[in-house]
Amino acid sequence: MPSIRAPDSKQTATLSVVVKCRPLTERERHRSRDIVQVSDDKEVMLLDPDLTKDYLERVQNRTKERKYCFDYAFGSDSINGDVYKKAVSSKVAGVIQGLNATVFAYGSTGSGKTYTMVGSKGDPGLMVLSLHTIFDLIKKDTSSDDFEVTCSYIEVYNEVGNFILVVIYDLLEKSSAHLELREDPEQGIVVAGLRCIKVNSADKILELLNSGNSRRKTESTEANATSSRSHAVLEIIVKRKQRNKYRNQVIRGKLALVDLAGSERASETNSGGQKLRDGANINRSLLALANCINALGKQQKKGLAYVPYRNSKLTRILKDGLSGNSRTVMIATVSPADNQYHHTVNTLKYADRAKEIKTHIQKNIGTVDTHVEDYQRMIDNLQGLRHGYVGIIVSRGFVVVSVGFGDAAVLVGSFMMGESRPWEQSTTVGDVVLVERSSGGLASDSTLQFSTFACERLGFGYWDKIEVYRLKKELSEKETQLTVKSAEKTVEDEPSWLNVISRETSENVHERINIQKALFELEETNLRNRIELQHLDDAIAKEQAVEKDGAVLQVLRSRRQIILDNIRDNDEAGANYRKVEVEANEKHRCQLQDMIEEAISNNTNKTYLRILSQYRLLGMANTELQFEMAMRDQIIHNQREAQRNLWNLIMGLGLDQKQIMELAAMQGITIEDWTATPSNSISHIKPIPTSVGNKLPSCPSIEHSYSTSRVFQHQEKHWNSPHTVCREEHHSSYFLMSHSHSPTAYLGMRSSEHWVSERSGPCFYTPENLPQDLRHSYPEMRGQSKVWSENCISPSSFQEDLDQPKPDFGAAIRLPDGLWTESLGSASWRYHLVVLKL
Ligand SMILES: Nc1ncnc2c1ncn2[C@@H]1O[C@H](COP(=O)(O)OP(=O)(O)OP(=O)(O)O)[C@@H](O)[C@H]1O
Repeated sequence: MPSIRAPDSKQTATLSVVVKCRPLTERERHRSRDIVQVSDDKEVMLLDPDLTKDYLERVQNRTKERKYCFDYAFGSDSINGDVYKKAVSSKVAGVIQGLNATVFAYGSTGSGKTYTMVGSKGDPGLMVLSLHTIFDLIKKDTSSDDFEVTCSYIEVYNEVGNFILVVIYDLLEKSSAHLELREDPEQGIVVAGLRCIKVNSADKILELLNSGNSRRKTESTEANATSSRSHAVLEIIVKRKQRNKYRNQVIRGKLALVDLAGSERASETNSGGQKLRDGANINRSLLALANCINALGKQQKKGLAYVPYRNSKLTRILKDGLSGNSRTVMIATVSPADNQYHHTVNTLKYADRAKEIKTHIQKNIGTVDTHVEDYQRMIDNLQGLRHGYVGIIVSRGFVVVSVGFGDAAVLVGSFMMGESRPWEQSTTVGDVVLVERSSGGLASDSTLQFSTFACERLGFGYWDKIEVYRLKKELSEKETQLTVKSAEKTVEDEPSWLNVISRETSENVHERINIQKALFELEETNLRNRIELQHLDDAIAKEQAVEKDGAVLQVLRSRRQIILDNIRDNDEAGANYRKVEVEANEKHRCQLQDMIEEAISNNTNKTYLRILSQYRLLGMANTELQFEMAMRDQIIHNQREAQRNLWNLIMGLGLDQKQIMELAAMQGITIEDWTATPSNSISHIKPIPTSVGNKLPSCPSIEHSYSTSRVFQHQEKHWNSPHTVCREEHHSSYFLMSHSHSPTAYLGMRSSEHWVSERSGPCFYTPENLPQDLRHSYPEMRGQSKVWSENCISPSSFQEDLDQPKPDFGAAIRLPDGLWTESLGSASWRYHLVVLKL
């Protein structure tokens, strides 16, 4: 039975900071002095490397000696197993309970990061030990739960071409393409196109890990013979499917293990050429990380300082681990050698600041609801389509969403409700996947298996995205043609030049989007700061009226100053983005454009370059769309937070259900279905739109209002049936299910306030048997009928279902302005079909 899940309360955790000092290497032993002393498993004493300092300098505190205290500190005689047991194992154990954990190693080149994370045969590293724990715990688990473990391994590397590109590679692919980062309001930052491999044993992952490590870019530098030139992130996802009385719950825990590249100064590594540039660029990512750590440390003390995650891909990937939903351990690795003093003190300073960082932990519980949420999101994403239609089929818990436009048909996504999506490994929610129509398409049985499909990523489903996709395809086709032609013409450089240009163009567009989002976030942060400032001013004015210079007033004033400082810092950061980042991006864009135009005027691959140019323009249009989406996601996020807080507040009052219902009724608020749900389920509270008035309706009504101008309303006709409403509130639309016992089908068209027409009774339409009045109203539908019947499901198979007993399930989809919906029920909820005309 679908039900609504209670928002799990978030717990705040502090980032756990561990320092690990490696032993002196054989080479160092002859020429360096050990200056790191660890005591009490917590304290680190860093001695002054300069032995020549006299007594006076030392007593006058001019010594460079430093002392720090951390959660744990391990000296040069410790092994990785010690670190794991004390500082990491408990966090890893939480992963199979649905909690996220991140472990990252931070330190200078040659300080022992890779040794700590990967280790050696005799001293296995944290990656290896964590994997063994996960599989051991799964083995020992006595519940009837099913587990699924998947892993991915990426590398973030700075590639230097005409411009510096930070690229992401899949280390589990033999020859990985560049992967892009995407943002999802539910999942956070995701790497699009990343392969997640299902694994059944730690050994299998270790095998993958080894092959991935062999693909990592390493170089020999003065500081380290096998210095990692890239950052590596191993992600293990454990899904636990719980079977209980009420529903299938899917708990999802994620473990991210990060081996960062070393920070070094070029002079010290004796690097030159590519290595030197690598070093400088690795440092840029690490600098961005250090800036985030600084800002996060500051934030805990001060309030809303902006955290510049967007300044690098690395920090965007690590965002969850740094402040989001994760129990995080930072392992700061240091060398004991005296000539490494500066690096060691820098690492220890950052580690010290990181102690202030707080994360907010929450179990990742997914249910049927979560998947409906995914489903809704897809629809939402598709609302930007200006032409065509969306078809959605639900069959015994299997949901398929498809889009038709022009003469193409696209499967947007598909998933089992309460189960993992079948092609989850190749897609993320909201992706548009292209399905080949050839052999079979959708089978008409209840499992709706696709016999063949080919996936192509398209982005988030906006029409412009589809256009970009089409152009991208054209581009790649052109590239293939050019490769052949160039071989004939022996113009060897051209295809690779074109490749580089198109890659850099795409990167430039993404960078622009990223900068705009950063600016938006900065404004959002300052908006909240200004609200607090307003409250503080009010409080100060009130307090001043009572007492002129009391302690409370002083506290308020000093808080006010902090907020003012934050506003100023954030404004400065915004100005810097506009001045430096936007300008650099624009300059880069102009350079690329000039290169393209020059090539066009030289008559080099005119068509290809025109397409590229057009792609760039569309990319800019996409920037706007993505920006709008980011804003919308932010609003959704804020609304959810507000709702969670309100609910917690209500529950904290200790009132019983009846009292809460009465209070809500007095305020004109309907609380949906509070019964028949497991203990951790809640109902949703929705204010009744003003047009309805403050009177509590006498029947279960479903209304929704939101902050934008769009307000949609749908009234369920079957008041008397026992409803369980499954609703995912969403900014612009939502999905609901009801367990009505009578056959239902809804058909509505939105007027200014309500759905004006509604039908009930057994009805099922395909474009072929669409009633005359509907055809008349929606002539465009007929135009799509061919695509419709070929790509969704054959009318005859639906008809078979219609001959069966009438449905016990009804559904409706709430849609934004101008869309219409028709939902169809049939036997035992075998199919539920919704057509959205866009
Ligand atoms: N605990 C340890 N015990 C023995 N040897 C160690 C230990 N830690 C590091 N080493 C050795 O120190 C050297 C440098 O270590 P490692 O490659 O792990 O450094 P790193 O911080 O990953 O460097 P980079 O950033 O350049 O990749 C290696 O030869 C490694 O075997």
